[in-house]
Amino acid sequence: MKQYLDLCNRIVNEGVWVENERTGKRCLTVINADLTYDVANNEFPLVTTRKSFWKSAIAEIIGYIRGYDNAADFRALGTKTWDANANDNPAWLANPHRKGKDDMGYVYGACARNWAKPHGGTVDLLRQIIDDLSNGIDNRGEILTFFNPGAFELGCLRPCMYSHHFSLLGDTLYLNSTQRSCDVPLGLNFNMVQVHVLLALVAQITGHKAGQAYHKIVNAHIYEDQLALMRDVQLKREPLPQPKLHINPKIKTLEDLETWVTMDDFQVTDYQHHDAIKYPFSV
Ligand SMILES: Nc1nc(=O)c2c([nH]1)NC[C@@H]1CN(c3ccc(C(=O)N[C@@H](CCC(=O)O)C(=O)O)cc3)CN21
Ligand SMILES: O=c1ccn([C@H]2C[C@H](O)[C@@H](COP(=O)(O)O)O2)c(=O)[nH]1
Repeated sequence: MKQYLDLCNRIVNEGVWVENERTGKRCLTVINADLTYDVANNEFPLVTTRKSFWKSAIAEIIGYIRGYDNAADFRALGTKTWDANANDNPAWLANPHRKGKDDMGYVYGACARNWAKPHGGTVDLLRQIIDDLSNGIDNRGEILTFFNPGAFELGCLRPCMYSHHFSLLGDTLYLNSTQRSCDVPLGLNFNMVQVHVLLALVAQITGHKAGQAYHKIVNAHIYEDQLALMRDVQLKREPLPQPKLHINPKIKTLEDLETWVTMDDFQVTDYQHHDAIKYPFSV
């Protein structure tokens, strides 16, 4: 929590105003932040200075794992977070590749679970990584990437957390996640949870202990219409003790995650938080 608040304060105190053409809004911006999550000790990085909708965050990462490309599938899993990008962005609505209501296009897991090879055929990158790690193999390239420049025009948004690199040291699994662009009041609140959960889940289904997760953020920003709420409300509050995450131990395989897992298989205990804050969302 401290590292989140430190980053928010750093943006407020040292950020530089940058125009953003896609949203038409200015962002107070810093470059480079490195956050670490102690997954080994289950120090769940949930924001306490406002109510965080952690189930929604976990639903997003499960949707990426399943290769979803449709906001309706994300809604069925428990999150509405893709509704606006799928249905309200004028550039995407005018894009001839959009397949209709709720379509997100070729993004995130839809790419990673079905990478087109230049010489024909496809690769299920996540399946390969899970198989390697389950067999104790770390080939120094166990990288789940969603970044596919040749397909940007086929999707509603480029991936923000675009790379998750898994590493084995003995029987302990580590994760380095990289994020190119970060909406700190809204997105990061979810992304911290997602990095923690991704390492915890992949460790669980590949039979390893979870170690640390390292989260690198390149462009970290606060939109102009979010600044007053962050500076004058959220940053005035005192953080509360960190809660714990509990994942159903019956989840043992990638197929379990793909088929029967729901948000009821995740519990958070001892979550004390301040009141919710409704931050504006930029489409
Ligand atoms: N501008 C922007 N910021 C983002 O963080 C973001 C995008 N766009 N587009 C793609 C995804 C969608 N994400 C989202 C979208 C909405 C919320 C949101 O509205 N959160 C509210 C309520 C969540 C709920 O009720 O489930 C929050 O208070 O956290 C969070 C992340 C993260 N990403
Ligand atoms: O997981 C996510 C997904 C998106 N975001 C934020 C970061 C930016 O504010 C927007 C994406 O806009 P770009 O113009 O494509 O950079 O969404 C996030 O923080 N976390």
